[in-house]
Amino acid sequence: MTAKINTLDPPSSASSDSDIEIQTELSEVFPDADEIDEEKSGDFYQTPASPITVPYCPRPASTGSQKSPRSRRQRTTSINQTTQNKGVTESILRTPQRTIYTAGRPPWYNCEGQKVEPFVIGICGGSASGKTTVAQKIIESLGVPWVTLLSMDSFYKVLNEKQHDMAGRNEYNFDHPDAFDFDLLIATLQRLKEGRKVEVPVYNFVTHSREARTKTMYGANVIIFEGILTFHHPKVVEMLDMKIFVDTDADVRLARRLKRDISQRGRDLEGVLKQYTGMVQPSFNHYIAPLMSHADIIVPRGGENEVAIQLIVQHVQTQLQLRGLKLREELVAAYATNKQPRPDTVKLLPTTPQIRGLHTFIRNKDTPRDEFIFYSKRLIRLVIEYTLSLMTFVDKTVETPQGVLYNGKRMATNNICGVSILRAGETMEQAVCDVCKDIRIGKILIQTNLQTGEPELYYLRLPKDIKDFKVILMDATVATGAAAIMAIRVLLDHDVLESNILIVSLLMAESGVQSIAYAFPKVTIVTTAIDPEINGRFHVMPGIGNFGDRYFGTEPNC
Ligand SMILES: Nc1ncnc2c1ncn2[C@@H]1O[C@H](COP(=O)(O)OP(=O)(O)O)[C@@H](O)[C@H]1O
Ligand SMILES: Nc1ccn([C@@H]2O[C@H](COP(=O)(O)O)[C@@H](O)[C@H]2O)c(=O)n1
Repeated sequence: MTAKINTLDPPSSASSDSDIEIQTELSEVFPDADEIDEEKSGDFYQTPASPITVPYCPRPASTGSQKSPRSRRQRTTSINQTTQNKGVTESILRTPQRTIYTAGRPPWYNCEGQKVEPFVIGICGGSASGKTTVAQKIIESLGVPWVTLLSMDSFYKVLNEKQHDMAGRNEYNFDHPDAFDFDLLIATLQRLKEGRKVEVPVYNFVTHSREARTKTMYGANVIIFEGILTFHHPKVVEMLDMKIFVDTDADVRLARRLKRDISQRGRDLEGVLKQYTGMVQPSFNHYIAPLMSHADIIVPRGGENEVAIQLIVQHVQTQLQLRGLKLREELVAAYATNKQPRPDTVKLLPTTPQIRGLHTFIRNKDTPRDEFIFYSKRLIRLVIEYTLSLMTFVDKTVETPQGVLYNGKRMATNNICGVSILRAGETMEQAVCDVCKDIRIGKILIQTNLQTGEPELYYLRLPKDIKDFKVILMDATVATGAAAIMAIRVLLDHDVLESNILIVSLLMAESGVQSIAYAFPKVTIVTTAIDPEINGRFHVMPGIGNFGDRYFGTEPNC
């Protein structure tokens, strides 16, 4: 079961070299999106605790033809993974080229924007003892929305010619610690633990080499790291919250290995036996078996051991519950108890009669949709221009057609990109494209889980090398700041500098402003108005209503 990372066409208004990341319910957002390229995909596991339906809200008619997500779903060829978990059915819809998820990623940080570390499970044991099988069973039973499985196999060193020849003769010792690139392994695990994106090498057992492509993986609520020498390096052991050793009889391991290596790893009987007796078994005795002493839990018989797996799952679930978050409520409560002066990072457009006039149109519940769109667009244009005015400018002298010099200014950097928080933030994209020539646009879809009330990340596509950019992050309105904080967290996890992020909105609630500013003091917050309150349903008061619904002409709670 894999989740896919893939490439889509960029929006027509933006330049083309964007890349793609997490894909969930793509068809809900981009009914006409390209198919996902499996080759460019990364693997992670996702086992939502409950099925979550993303409400579909159509785009305005002017955005071109739309296929309904239903019809898109009907065109999927199979539902090829169903995880029964306490009566909950997970559906991952998969075509030959795409995987679509029906659940999003819950927050992985606290209300201060700081990341909550994932629970890291290490699984160690002899070759073919059933480590991967145990990992998969844990994932299936866990029922948490975001689990990453990392294998030590990905970190086999690249062989030189002589070593490669030895491997071909089954004489290279792949079971010795020296066979692994521990530096890369530790750095990768550390980044994952920090919730950051990593590129993991893809290992080919047939050719004994790393493939050219890598797998993109993400931080998660739970990370499972499995391999024959998982507990060998003290730095790795330190990173593990739970250590499992899979203890399967040597004859069973040999039998499984023979079958697997011949059918899947391009080996013959003689070669497997030579490698096994010469290196695999001696290394097991010398290096792997002693690692059992590090284990918190020893699982005899591997994946067959349902009792052990359920005990592990219960423990992990308890640990995750202890770290459980009620982010939106916490944000509101933190604001209520700790109101602070508005920080300098907040850039409010001067409240001119013109701005108030535009607000009067869009706040009026009786304004018809076409006028709402018209006046919103004007306000959007103003806030985007104002945002650009906050960039650094340097002197630039040009010669006019009259042959006279003009001492002007130009923006210090062209490295600016836009990222919209879907759905409402998408309404601001055009203005950014109109004022920044060839700007690249990314998209982040965050939806509120109606059961938990928490924001969840469903989809994101970010421009390549976003870490080198100033990012104009767009959302039409900000209430509690929960979605904005999640989007900022995503950008930070992609190594964007906090000081390079500008969150831009038409309207914000004071509490949202403070929550963002408190969590991320270096982020610039730009808006045309700040309203004093949010109501019990987290709506800005007096507010605009649901901006997306009014702009796109969709019913409330569609
Ligand atoms: N309980 C089991 N019964 C039969 N075959 C199994 C069992 N557990 C694992 N296998 C098979 O043995 C091989 C190795 O299992 P795997 O879980 O990949 O082990 P490891 O990750 O420790 O190398 C695989 O081909 C797998 O399908
Ligand atoms: N080129 C390689 C690399 C590794 N091996 C063997 O794989 C085993 C580890 O993988 P498991 O899935 O069994 O944990 C290890 O015992 C190596 O001998 C290989 O044969 N060729």
